[in-house]
Amino acid sequence: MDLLTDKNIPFGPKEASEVEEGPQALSNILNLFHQYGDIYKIYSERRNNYTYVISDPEMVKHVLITNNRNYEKGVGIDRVKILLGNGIMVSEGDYWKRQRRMIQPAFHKRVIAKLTDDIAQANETMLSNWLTGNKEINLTAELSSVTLRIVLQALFSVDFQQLEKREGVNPFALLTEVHERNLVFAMKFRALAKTIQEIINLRRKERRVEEDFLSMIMEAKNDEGQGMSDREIIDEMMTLIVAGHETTASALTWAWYLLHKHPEVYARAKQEALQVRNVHLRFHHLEQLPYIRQVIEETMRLYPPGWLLTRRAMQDDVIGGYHVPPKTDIFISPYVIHRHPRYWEQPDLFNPERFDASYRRERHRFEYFPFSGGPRQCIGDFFALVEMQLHLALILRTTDMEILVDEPISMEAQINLRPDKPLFARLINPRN
Ligand code: HEM
Repeated sequence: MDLLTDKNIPFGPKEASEVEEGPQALSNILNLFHQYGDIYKIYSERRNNYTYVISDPEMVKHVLITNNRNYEKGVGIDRVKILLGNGIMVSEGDYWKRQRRMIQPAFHKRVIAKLTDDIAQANETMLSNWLTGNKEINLTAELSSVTLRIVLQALFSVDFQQLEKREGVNPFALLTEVHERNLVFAMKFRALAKTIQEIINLRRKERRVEEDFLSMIMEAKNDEGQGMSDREIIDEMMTLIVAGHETTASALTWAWYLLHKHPEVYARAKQEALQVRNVHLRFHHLEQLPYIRQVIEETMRLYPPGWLLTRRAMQDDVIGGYHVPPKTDIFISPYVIHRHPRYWEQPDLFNPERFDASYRRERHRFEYFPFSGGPRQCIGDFFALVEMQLHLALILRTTDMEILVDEPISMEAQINLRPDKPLFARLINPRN
């Protein structure tokens, strides 16, 4: 029986289709959008239920903000849970709210501003390795590794450095070395919980408080004056490690690819970076790099790492005049909306000017939302923007990079949207 037949329900294909997984996921979602428009319904055999795919900013606002209490995280979240336990990416309700409130202060602008030196240093170390030879650089791997180091430094500061010194390797490196995100990976990753527990134990024993995220979270108290349990702290740390580096690495990989494809943009971004050539880059210099910021924003318009947001209705609802029965899955694709022809002129064209203050028209909040929106908006958005802007400025002002790509590059739309093969690069002016 079709539970939806007596109500106003969206159109959609008669045959079942899977749009959240597999190599065809993104093209399926796009094709169906072109066929059915801003809202359509699909039936999933695997899940034995209906999904509404919405691509209208007002409908998105309804789900993510106006009636967000009716929507929990949806398809795919079980797999993320295996990896991240009950961290804020996956938790719900009052528990999520309590955890988010305790973690939020760690992401205050003041705290992020202080990370500038660490971010610059991680990039400079990477650069000096690149500069010591005319080697081919696996850019995808390098970006993954540098963003991982940055987040680990932000979380564990001195303990991360000591751990690496002691073990001779970065114990979290499997995150960048293993590409698949399957159960085997999840098991290995969860084993790192022990490492985090050891750091927590050591800090407690030494009564040591550092200026980093771990200490902020260990010290945080909820409204009743209670702190987090060790298990909770570990889950939140795991969450920040994963959420904090894969997305940023994907966005930067796409940025380099687009800069390579658009030499005029590359030249302008480089010129801007050269204006801060002789200074020790600090937080306040970012204001002087507006074009680089636009490059990043436009990159995430075309290639939003979080290309698919999933929610599940808990109670009946109405979206855009259509009835939403409980348990309906809702898919929202920033990728589709970021290229929606109603909102974007020449939507497939890479044009950072779109984000220039003088060019910018009034936008609906959900025409552009690479970091999602509403209460579940990315907690690390500002961190990521600062990190990416610094990275591009530091590299562009120091060297010229030639990207060696085997065209065509396609998109691999898994949890993250990333290029389907590694990007390689070579410096044009290495030191020797
Ligand atoms: C370019 C970089 C990034 C992008 C594109 C991105 C994107 C997103 C998106 C789209 C969501 C919402 C998912 C949803 O609504 O279902 C999200 C949530 C989240 N992000 Fe990010 N993110 C980035 C960087 C970061 C960084 C650097 C951190 C932390 C260091 C971080 C931590 C988180 C966390 C913890 C959540 C869950 C928040 C909650 O549900 O309360 N992200 N991110």
